Amino acid sequence: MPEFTPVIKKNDIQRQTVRIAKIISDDYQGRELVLVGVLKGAFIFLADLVRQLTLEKVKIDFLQASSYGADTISSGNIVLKKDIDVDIRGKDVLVVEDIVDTGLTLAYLIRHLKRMSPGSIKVCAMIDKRERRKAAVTVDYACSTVPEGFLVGYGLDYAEYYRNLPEIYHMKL
Ligand SMILES: O=P(O)(O)OC[C@H]1O[C@H](OP(=O)(O)OP(=O)(O)O)[C@H](O)[C@@H]1O
Ligand code: HPA
Ligand SMILES: [Mg+2]
Repeated sequence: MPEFTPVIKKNDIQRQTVRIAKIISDDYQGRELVLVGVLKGAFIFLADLVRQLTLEKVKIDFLQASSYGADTISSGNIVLKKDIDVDIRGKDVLVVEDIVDTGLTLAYLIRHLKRMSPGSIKVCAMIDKRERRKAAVTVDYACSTVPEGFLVGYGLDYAEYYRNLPEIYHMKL
């Protein structure tokens, strides 16, 4: 059985989400923002984040990218399984991730979205984990920085399990 050690508790997730939502709301006040959630992992974080934003005009769309499968190490092969439908040409876009780890997924997605000529593109992540970073990516809004370890819960999976855990745990196989 894997071992689970709590890393970010429910209260801290909530506090950090409220904090980052305030900053985003200030930065985009009076503007229209398109949130692009990265499925599957970001579904819980995006749902919590979007309800804390105090912006009048927000659109939400999703794309799906996958590279981990049933492993704790990135395959390095990013597969785009679903693209966005909303037209982002000239729009302010905020990519919402559960975690940025090697950065390979984000680098791929930024390249992909830039081809659609957005007005601006920034990134918000629940967790910025730099230990295994391979691609130079900027996380403009990070709720938490975690130094190391494979994490599960609050949308993060191992082999599709544990996304439903309400807190974030370090998992040791
Ligand atoms: O920075 P990276 O090393 O690229 O890792 C980050 C990405 O990996 C996870 O997705 P995954 O491929 O596991 O798909 P999932 O969201 O469906 O679990 C996570 O949700 C991020 O999108
Ligand atoms: O630490 C992690 N946990 C779950 N999924 C992930 N995808 C990249 N890093 C992680
Ligand atoms: Mg995964």
